Amino acid sequence: MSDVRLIVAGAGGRMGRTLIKAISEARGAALAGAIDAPGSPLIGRDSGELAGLGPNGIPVTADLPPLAKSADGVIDFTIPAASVALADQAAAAGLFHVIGTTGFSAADEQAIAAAAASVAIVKSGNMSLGVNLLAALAKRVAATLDEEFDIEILEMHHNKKIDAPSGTALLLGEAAAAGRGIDLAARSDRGRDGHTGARKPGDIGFASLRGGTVVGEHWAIFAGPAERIELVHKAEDRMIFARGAVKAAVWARGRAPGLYTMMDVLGLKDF
Ligand SMILES: NC(=O)C1=CN([C@@H]2O[C@H](COP(=O)(O)OP(=O)(O)OC[C@H]3O[C@@H](n4cnc5c(N)ncnc54)[C@H](OP(=O)(O)O)[C@@H]3O)[C@@H](O)[C@H]2O)C=CC1
Ligand SMILES: O=C(O)C1=N[C@H](C(=O)O)C[C@H](O)C1
Repeated sequence: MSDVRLIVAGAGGRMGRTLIKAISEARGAALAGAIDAPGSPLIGRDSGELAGLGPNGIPVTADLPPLAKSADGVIDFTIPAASVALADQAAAAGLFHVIGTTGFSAADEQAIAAAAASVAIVKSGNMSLGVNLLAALAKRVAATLDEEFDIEILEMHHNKKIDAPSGTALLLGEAAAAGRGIDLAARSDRGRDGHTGARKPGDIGFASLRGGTVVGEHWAIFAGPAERIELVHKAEDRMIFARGAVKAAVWARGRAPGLYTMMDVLGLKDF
């Protein structure tokens, strides 16, 4: 089969540069375009050079539509407003869309779900195998333990991260809520500060730490009477997310329209 042809959105960012490298190393995938924010000083730069690979002849541009004819899909690690706009443009052009961006509002989520009516979209707050396996485990543990065990999700990231809680923390919270059979939106406790009162039984708590160059660390903690279970994932290199995203792109080619997650890609849905 021919290589799946990919446009990287957010090409100048931490993940974008890692993705260009991951695509260059992947079998079955090829870079078809690189885009970044309109007005970025990186527009016109060679994307291979930005990724530290040497020139690849693919310049960073600002618009998706002119690249669409020579591509099969888009891998997008940008910001929520850009991902929502790209979802519309990718759907109009018939391109599948792999979305790694985090920090979406409810309205953004609806707009992306609407775009998934006409193309395949794979969206996940974390594209790594390890975190998705951790989420499957968190769901099982939550299903096994009752409300005597308080569930807390803790995350730590680098000091440039702009959203909290992280997409992964929310993904783990959703998994635990699904295991316990509760609605996360109604039962999450975020941003404790001041005289909070005692913890409400059954809530799922979130806490975020920021500092240094931490790639991404997550804990799902089940704290019960006189014992505690902690499920932990520590990312050491952004390449784990990039390789997962490329795997999602290969999986998405030719897939029916719909909104999918990495659990679908990795076959962990019924774990
Ligand atoms: N799902 C997962 O596995 C992972 C998800 N992430 C998420 O991915 C996102 C990006 O992270 P990271 O790479 O660290 O962030 P960066 O800030 O390093 O990169 C984001 C890039 O997107 C660019 N951008 C902004 N607006 C547009 C636009 N309209 N069109 C195209 N590009 C645009 C930015 O350009 P400029 O700087 O010029 O504004 C920047 O180059 C975050 O939401 C993060 O949480 C990160 C790692 C793993
Ligand atoms: O912004 C990041 O860096 C990361 N974002 C994702 C998230 O919000 O969970 C995934 C990873 O932890 C790194």
